[in-house]
Amino acid sequence: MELSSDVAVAARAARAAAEALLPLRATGRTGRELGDAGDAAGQRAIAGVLAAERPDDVVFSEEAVDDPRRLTAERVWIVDPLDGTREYSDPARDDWAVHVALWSAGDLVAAAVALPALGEVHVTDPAPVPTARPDGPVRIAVSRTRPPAEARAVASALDGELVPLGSAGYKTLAVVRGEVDAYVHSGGMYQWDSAAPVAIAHAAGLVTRRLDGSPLVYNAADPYLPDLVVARPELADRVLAAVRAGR
Ligand SMILES: Nc1ncnc2c1ncn2[C@@H]1O[C@H](COP(=O)(O)O)[C@@H](OP(=O)(O)O)[C@H]1O
Ligand SMILES: [Mg+2]
Repeated sequence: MELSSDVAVAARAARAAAEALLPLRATGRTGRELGDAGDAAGQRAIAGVLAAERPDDVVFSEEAVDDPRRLTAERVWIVDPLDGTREYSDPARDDWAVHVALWSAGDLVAAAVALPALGEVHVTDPAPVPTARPDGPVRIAVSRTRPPAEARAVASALDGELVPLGSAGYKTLAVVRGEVDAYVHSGGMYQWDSAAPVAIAHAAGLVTRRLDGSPLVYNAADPYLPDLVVARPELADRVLAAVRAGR
């Protein structure tokens, strides 16, 4: 029997969660009840695939207790089974995602992000190819509920516009997919919110950084990783300079 690659495992786990999440939305549940059911179903689906296919690896998930073995492990899966729970809970919205990333020896080495409402699964290999930027103002994705002051500074410096969207994964993939040109977040977030989408954006040739320009570090002891920038490479210097100037 041929062994599957890590990226194929990531994609299967993300797809399993998507397949659990989509029908749940048609069961009549709404709001908080639907969000909670989605978090649990996504977690079950991903944990099942990883336990079957990578039983020796540690899993670090938003929806599971933090396992201290991850700090000495060689391989750690960083998972958010449902990113954008708020948007998932509104059946009219498409901006939610499933994140599965593999960290190994200091780096993110494979990842998949499902955008189930769009029927898409993106992976690090083969990496997506970003489309050309259309004419018009620079579009900067921000949280619908917590748009940061730094993003307003970037929009004003680049004569751009803010595009409110849910889910860190959806917003990061929106840069990859050409729906927006950059994503700016600050004020709070956790490693699982950005790991898989950042791995894909990086593989696609986009710039991914902390707001101070330093690298995003994963599997650090503290799950908190509160800010990030994802930008098309030709815009990244101007975006980071505008963040600095606005602080
Ligand atoms: N200030 C903050 N503190 C903690 N988590 C935050 C946050 N701002 C955003 N997030 C998390 O980041 C994800 C994307 O948020 P947003 O849609 O507002 O951009 C959401 O993940 P979950 O849906 O997995 O909880 C949300 O909870
Ligand atoms: Mg999340």
